[in-house]
Amino acid sequence: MTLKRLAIIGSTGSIGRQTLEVVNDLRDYKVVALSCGHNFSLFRKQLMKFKPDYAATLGDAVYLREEFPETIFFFGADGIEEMLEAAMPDAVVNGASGAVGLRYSLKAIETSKRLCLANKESLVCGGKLLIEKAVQRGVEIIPVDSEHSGIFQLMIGDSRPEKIFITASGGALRDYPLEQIEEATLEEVLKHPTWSMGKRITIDSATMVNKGLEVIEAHYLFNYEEKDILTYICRNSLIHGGAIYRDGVIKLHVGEADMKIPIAYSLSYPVRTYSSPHIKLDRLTLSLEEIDYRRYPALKLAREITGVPSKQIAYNAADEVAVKYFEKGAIKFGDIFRIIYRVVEKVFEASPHNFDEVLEIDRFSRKLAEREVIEL
Ligand SMILES: NC(=O)C1=CN([C@@H]2O[C@H](COP(=O)(O)OP(=O)(O)OC[C@H]3O[C@@H](n4cnc5c(N)ncnc54)[C@H](OP(=O)(O)O)[C@@H]3O)[C@@H](O)[C@H]2O)C=CC1
Ligand SMILES: CC(=O)[C@@H](O)[C@H](O)COP(=O)(O)O
Ligand SMILES: [Mn+2]
Repeated sequence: MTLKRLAIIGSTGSIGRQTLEVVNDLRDYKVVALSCGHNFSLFRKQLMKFKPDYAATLGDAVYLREEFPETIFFFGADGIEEMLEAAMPDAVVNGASGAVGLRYSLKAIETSKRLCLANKESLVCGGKLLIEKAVQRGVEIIPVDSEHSGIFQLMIGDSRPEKIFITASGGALRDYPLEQIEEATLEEVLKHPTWSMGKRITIDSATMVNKGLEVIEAHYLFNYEEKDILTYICRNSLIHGGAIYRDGVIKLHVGEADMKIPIAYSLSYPVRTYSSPHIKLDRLTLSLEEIDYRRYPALKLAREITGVPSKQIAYNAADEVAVKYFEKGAIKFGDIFRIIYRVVEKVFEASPHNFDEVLEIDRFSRKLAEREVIEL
C-alpha cells in the first residue's frame, strides 16, 4: 500500500496533536511535513516520533537542525509556506489558529490535492479567494470543524437541503445570570462544557464569536445565505448539525464530541477508516434550544455582516486582539464584544481581490482594535 503523504500546520496545537493521534491509529499516512509556532519542546518530541522529511517553526529554532540532520528545516511564516512547496504533500491539515491561517490554506491549494481545513478564519477572511482557487486547481477542501464536517457528510448523495443548521454548546457561561457575564474571569470562561480545545476558540465559544465565525464559514463552504444557516444550542454537543429538506425531512449529524472523528473523516473521505466507539443509544438525549441574542450579541453581529468580506475580516481581527487582552487580564470579558462591535462599525464595506488586500484590512482592523482597547 502506498502511504498518503501528509503535512500538518500547527502540529503542536489542539487540532495538530489530535491529527497526529489519528495518523498513528490509521497507519496509512506518512507525516512528511510538520510545522509549529513556538512550542519547540513539544515539537521536538513530535519530530523524534514522526521523523518528517520537512519541518518549519514560526519562531527561531535553528538549533533543531543539528539534532535532526535528516529533516530539512524552514523558519518563519515564509518558511512554513516554503515547507509546503518542498514537501508537495497529498493532503494538508491546516490547524493554525487565526487569520494568518489563510496564507497557509492558499499555499496548501498550490501544493497539494486536499486541504483538511480546521482554520475557519481562512474562510472568514478569504472565503471567496480560497474557494475560487480550489475550484480552479481541482483541489478538495474538506471541513474539519465539527459542525461543518457534519453538514458536509449529510449533503453527500442527496438533494440540496433548503436550510442547514449548526449547533453551539453555549460555552462556559451559558447558565450565568446575564448581569454577571460582563465580569466573568478567564478561569470561568475556559471551563468549556463539552469540548477540549485551544484557548482562543474556548473563549470564542463563550462569546459565541466562534458560532459567528462558523455561520460565515458555512456561507462560503456550502453557498447558503445567512438566513438559511440556522443556529441552535445543543447542550451536550451530540448533535453537530442538520439538513432540512423540502419534503419535511430533517437529517441530523450525531456523534461524540471528539474532534478526532471529523479530523479522521477529512483524511479518509470518501470512506471511513477510523474506529471510535459510538454513543450508547439507550442513553442518547437529543434536544435543541433557541439562542438568546441578549446573551450572545456577537452571533447576531456576525449574522449581520455575513457576505461582507471587509467586515468579516474586521470581526475576526478585533476578536483576536480583544481575546489576547482578555487573556492578559487587561480588559473585561464584556469588553471583547464592545471592541468587535466598534471595529466592525468603523471598517467600510469592501471585497478584497487578493491576499494582500485581505492583509491590509486585517492590519487596519487590528490597529483600530488596539485603539479601542486604550479608549475603553
Ligand atoms: N481545537 C479544536 O477542537 C477546534 C479548532 N478549530 C479551529 O482550528 C484552528 C486551530 O485551533 P486550535 O488547535 O484549538 O488552536 P491552538 O492554539 O491549540 O493551536 C494553534 C497551532 O498553530 C500554531 N501557530 C500559532 N500561531 C501561528 C502562526 N502565526 N503561524 C503558524 N502556526 C501558528 C501553534 O503553534 P505553537 O503552539 O507551537 O506556538 C499551534 O500549533 C483554529 O482556527 C480553530 O478555530 C475548529 C474546530 C475545533
Ligand atoms: C469542536 C468544534 O467544532 C468547535 O468549533 C465547537 O463548535 C466549539 O464549541 P461551541 O459549540 O461552544 O462553539
Ligand atoms: Mn465548530
